[in-house]
Amino acid sequence: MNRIDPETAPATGAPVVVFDLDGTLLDTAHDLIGAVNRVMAEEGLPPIEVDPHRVTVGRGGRAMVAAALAAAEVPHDEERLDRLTLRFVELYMDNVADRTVPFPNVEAALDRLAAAGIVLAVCTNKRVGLAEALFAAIGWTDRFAAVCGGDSFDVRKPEPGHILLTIAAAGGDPAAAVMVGDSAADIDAARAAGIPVVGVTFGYTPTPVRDLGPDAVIDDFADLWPALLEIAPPALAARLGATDETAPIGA
Ligand SMILES: O=C(O)COP(=O)(O)O
Ligand SMILES: [Mg+2]
Repeated sequence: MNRIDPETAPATGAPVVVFDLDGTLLDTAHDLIGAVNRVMAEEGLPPIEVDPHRVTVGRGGRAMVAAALAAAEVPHDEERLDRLTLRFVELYMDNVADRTVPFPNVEAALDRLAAAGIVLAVCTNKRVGLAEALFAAIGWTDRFAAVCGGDSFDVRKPEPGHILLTIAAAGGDPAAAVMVGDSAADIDAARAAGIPVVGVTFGYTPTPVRDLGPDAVIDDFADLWPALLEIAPPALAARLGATDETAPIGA
């Protein structure tokens, strides 16, 4: 599934939509915070609630473990945080898809874009092994031309190279690309890469996504198609416009 070497990726230069994972495609918060809470239980510490910690999810496992320790008013050094983050990853891997579901209308939107001949890719700061295990568990293994994680390259969001290398790995054309994401890392990376970006309002960000400066905002994946038509570079817009441009994407 994962073609992360831009040297060997097919240079098709295809129109491509790149998706963030946590908080954009999949509602992963319950399983992530569940794993944090299993770490807390092992340490004899109290659990955290999904709310208000849901907003921390976009900052990764280490930040979530740190937030849980802070909530328990436990002082922690880097060594303890490293150890507990590793344990978190092990426990998350064991229950990676217990309560994780796609956000509404995601699968219909992906199907419709794929049917229009648009290359789909995932650029996540999640470890790529976790992303692949999660996709296998929910039957998404063949959905994407490339799935690139926070450890796939030497760069990760908000560095623009993470998105650009993901596009290369998928055989996409960065001049015919749009990013879709939920947090500052996604929007900052896309802007730095010169790629238009759609922000979703249902993800994991302490700052409302509208305030992060995306080119378009959607509340539901049913609205992705018209948002893409508005902001996509010409080669991608042409591919979208060549198919039915009036129906909502989830229809
Ligand atoms: O795991 C993280 O750090 C966040 O993951 P995301 O980039 O898919 O939102
Ligand atoms: Mg995210």
